[in-house]
Amino acid sequence: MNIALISHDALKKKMVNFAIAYEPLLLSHRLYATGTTGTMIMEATQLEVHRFLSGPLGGDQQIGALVAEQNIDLIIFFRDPLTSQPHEPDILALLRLADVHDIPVGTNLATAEILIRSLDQEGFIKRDHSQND
Ligand SMILES: O=C(CO)COP(=O)(O)O
Repeated sequence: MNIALISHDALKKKMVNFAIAYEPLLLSHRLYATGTTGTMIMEATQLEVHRFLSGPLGGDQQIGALVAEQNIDLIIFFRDPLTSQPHEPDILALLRLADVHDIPVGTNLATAEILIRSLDQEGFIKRDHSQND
């Protein structure tokens, strides 16, 4: 599956710990991330992450484009609910597209854990990437 990993600064440590904890599971998936989040995950794990621009520079929008093309199956996005972001419109646009295309989004650790553990279970919607590989 194609999984997008994104985190705001205050939650990057949480994202790195999440990636470390679920590294064995994440290893068998294709990972995408915004710039800084992806770099920190790659530094802390053996995971290969396709990194886009940093969020404030357009990374959320780049991932949004993948969502629009139905190339993302799951988004783990640890949003900071306590700090306003200069690129808030980009963030909302990404979440809107996820709803448009019915893509599961985990915006906190508790939800992310439920989603990631359900990946291998029957019933998790697998999208057909064959046309885009
Ligand atoms: O700002 C972000 C998501 O909105 C994350 O971007 P970085 O991973 O580059 O910090």
